[in-house]
Amino acid sequence: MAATIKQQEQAHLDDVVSKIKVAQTKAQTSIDQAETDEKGIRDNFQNDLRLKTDSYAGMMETALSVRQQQQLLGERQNSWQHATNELATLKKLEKTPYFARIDFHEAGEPKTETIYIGLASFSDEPDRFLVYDWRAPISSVYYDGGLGNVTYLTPDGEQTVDVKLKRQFQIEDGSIKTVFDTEEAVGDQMLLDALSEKSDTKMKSIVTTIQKEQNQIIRDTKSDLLFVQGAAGSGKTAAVLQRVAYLLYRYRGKLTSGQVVLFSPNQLFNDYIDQVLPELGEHNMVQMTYYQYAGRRIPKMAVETLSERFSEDYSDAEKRIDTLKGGLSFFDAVTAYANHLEKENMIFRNINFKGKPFFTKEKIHEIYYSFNENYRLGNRLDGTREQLIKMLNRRISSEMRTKWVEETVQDLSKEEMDKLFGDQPREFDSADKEFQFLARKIVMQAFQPIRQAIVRNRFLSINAQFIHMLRSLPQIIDLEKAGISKDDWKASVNRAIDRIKAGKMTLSNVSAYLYLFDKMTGKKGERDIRYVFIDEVQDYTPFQLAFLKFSFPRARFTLLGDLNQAIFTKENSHTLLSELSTMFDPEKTRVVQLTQSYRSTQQITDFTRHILVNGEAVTAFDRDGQIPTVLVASDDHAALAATIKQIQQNNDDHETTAIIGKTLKQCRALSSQLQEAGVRATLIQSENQRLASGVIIVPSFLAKGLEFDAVIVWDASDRNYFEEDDRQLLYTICSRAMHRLTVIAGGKLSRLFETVPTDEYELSES
Ligand SMILES: Nc1ncnc2c1ncn2[C@@H]1O[C@H](COP(=O)(O)OP(=O)(O)OP(=O)(O)O)[C@@H](O)[C@H]1O
Repeated sequence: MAATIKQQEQAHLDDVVSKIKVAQTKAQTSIDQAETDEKGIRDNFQNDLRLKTDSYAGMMETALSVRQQQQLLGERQNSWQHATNELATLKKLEKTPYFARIDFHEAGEPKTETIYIGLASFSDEPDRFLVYDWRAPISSVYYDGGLGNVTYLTPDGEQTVDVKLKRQFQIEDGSIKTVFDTEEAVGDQMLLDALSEKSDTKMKSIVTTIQKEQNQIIRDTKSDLLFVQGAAGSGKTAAVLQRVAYLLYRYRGKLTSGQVVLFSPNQLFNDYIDQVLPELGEHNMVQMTYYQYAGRRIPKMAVETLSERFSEDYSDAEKRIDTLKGGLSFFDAVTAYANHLEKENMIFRNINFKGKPFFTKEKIHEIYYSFNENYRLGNRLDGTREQLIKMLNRRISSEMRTKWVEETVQDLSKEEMDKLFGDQPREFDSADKEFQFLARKIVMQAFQPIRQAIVRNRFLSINAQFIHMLRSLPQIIDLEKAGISKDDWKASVNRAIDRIKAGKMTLSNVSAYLYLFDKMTGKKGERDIRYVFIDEVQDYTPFQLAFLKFSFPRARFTLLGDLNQAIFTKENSHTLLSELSTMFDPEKTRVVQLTQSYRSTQQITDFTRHILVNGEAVTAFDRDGQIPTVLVASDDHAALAATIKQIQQNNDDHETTAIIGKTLKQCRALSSQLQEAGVRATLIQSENQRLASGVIIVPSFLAKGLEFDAVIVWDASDRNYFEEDDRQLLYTICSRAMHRLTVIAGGKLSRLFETVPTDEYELSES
């Protein structure tokens, strides 16, 4: 029986593939046609075109014919582009046209309908769809439920259908490998197959096995804030990339990939995920790290890097100040400070000309505060600029009479004079008129830098203003409540000043700096961006999030995180959710929790979950593997030997290994030790590096969001991990493993593992 189903389906598949091939030929013909047409237009044009520039009518004629040619070329270009995209999609479809079939009955319809679902839609005739895009409304039925009544959302509202059959296929190169019917949402077998695959240096799409809860995230179009809290490996990142593809499809023609921004934890991660959208036939969205976003806006300052931030040793007072600066109350304080600049304390700089003040800061101050109190910061600045430009223009005549101008005119060489005259007819009533003309030109040129200084707000001083703000903040914010003494605050302001003088800025200051600057200049953010995604949101401070919300005022936000993996913000992460809830309309906020972990085997998930004290709401996907191994070596030397042995074992078993160390320094040391021992391993030192295949050594803060077949936790000794603060970090490290986890310690094992039941790992000592 099964064989006949397979044969029937293969016959259907063959039929679809042959139609896809016909469509390919058609698309190819359109491409060829467009290319021939384009060549024709160009040739024709070259023969026809005589540049007629001797009369106005002739020039018009030439211009018109150039326009016409451009229009024709543009049209051909469009149809070429269209056909090329189509062909690319068809080529993909030819190999695997679809992965699922559903049969359903819609109330009131005479017949049961059958549809096939694939990466893109395909129709051989208008409205006759042989394959439905996985993002089409009806396809949702496949992901959302089993057999029986299933509801899905169409642009016109909810629809219910009675699902009679759900069939899944594994198709390779046009041939059906397996076919099975399922009563569940997405059959476990298919998912298990997908999850048992080897890790790769590039993430893959999960389109064939999207889970029901993930589908909710992917297809949400109502929320302004969609917050996804999900355990390690629960598919947050995977789901969100599918969501981008979904949104681009749902709003095609209105939304482009350039209007979607993804903030990711590091550049390495960007590299890891950059194939997913192209695989789904979409362009990549804009991807950046917060650090890049901030750094790009202040190119003259060196913003503290991720690795600097991570290795920085903060005193308790500094930690408290950092916490304060990350909070929403600090954001409010900066807002209040900026608003008070409407009344007083805006700091100005002279605009100089030939070494002397041209507009003094006092004058600018006077203008700035001359507008009535209804003027906001932005209008005030606009008004000031306008006024200054007017004054500059008025100064032209008087400047023309100065000695330096007179001398410059007299000393003009012939070439210089020609340049000043340009195309201008040189007919002047008198020598004086000619002088006036030249003098005006010279003054205008000389004033150009002043004009630029005005237009570019050079008379503001963001650095001085920022320092003034830091100094004034104790009057706005209750330092004592935050456990910060006046002296500690002063010391931190002085450190900030020293850093600014050296052209540097810490991450905790940079957001406030940028926000203040935007407020001062009346900037309202990038209105063109419609969707902002923030991955690993637990590593952001509420201040940063509030600033991003301010910076993308028209965007909807999707935040993904695992409050248990906070490696920078640590204890604050649990208040993040409540702080967030004050930033968005609760009516338009949706929190989704993902608790099923897909990345790791059951054994690894159980082990890692117990590292956390309060445990994480996570259930392992039922995938069997070895239990994790904990190797406690007598000393560092023995630990190295154990590591080498484990690497060899993993290599023999074809498991790609990542050795994850706590800090970059430790990773460097290990890398040279391995090198001396003749073991090949690539050290990943910076986020700008590529992930290599084979064994890699990577510091913890760069391993965020990534996954590997096998993970070796390097130096899990009690010397290295003993603070409660490190618990989440250790959890993050261990949860990177898919199939095999080895923890190696030289000397005593970290006390943080004491929470893991001993039957969840195999202990061996050497
Ligand atoms: N529905 C699914 N079908 C197949 N594979 C899935 C599915 N969901 C998740 N996965 C796989 O599980 C692994 C973990 O997913 P992902 O990296 O998105 O998790 P995450 O929640 O972002 O994890 P973390 O917070 O630990 O970085 C990936 O290999 C992903 O491809």
